[in-house]
Amino acid sequence: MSLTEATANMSLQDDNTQTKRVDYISWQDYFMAVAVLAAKRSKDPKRQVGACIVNDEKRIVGIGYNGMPNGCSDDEFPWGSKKHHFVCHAEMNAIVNSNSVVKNCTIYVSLFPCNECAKIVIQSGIKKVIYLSDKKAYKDEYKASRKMLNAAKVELEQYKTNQNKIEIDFTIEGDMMSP
Ligand SMILES: O=c1ccn([C@H]2C[C@H](O)[C@@H](COP(=O)(O)O)O2)c(=O)[nH]1
Repeated sequence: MSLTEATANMSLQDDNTQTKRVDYISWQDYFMAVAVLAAKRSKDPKRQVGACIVNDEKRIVGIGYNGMPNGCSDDEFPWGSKKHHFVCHAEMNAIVNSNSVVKNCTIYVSLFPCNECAKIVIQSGIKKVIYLSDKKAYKDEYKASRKMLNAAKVELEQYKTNQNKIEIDFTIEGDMMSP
């Protein structure tokens, strides 16, 4: 090895004083957090729902939240009991906004999908639903939804985590000091 090569190799050697971070978030926490963050874009005063579709390479291929259809102003269309005639659900938005194939993907949702969303999930070929809240499970449409998803062999998993909160801080630690 020439002196130049040896010097170049030395400059790439680690000093071994730094090891990798261990408090990074898991993939599941990350994807559910993206769904929950998307929900924060919703204008629905009563319920904000978010969805994040992930392929088997752990790439996000679609994100959505509940909102009025394109061209239907969310200042003009109703947000009371009549919203159900108009609003697009998070799952549907995530699927139709996706930038890649959703077949065989997993969808992370902040609320268990309703019957209408279950139909779209099944027909799109999504193979797994990871859901945060199941608070509407007692309602008929959610019973129907579960029945269809089970019949279509879409895997269902309730999201569990050991960290109930992920904080997003826009001030990056040490940003002002370190190079
Ligand atoms: O699977 C679902 C179910 C519901 N949503 C959205 C649609 C509406 O904006 C609200 C439902 O409001 P309620 O007043 O609780 O009926 O949630 C959804 O995006 N996906």
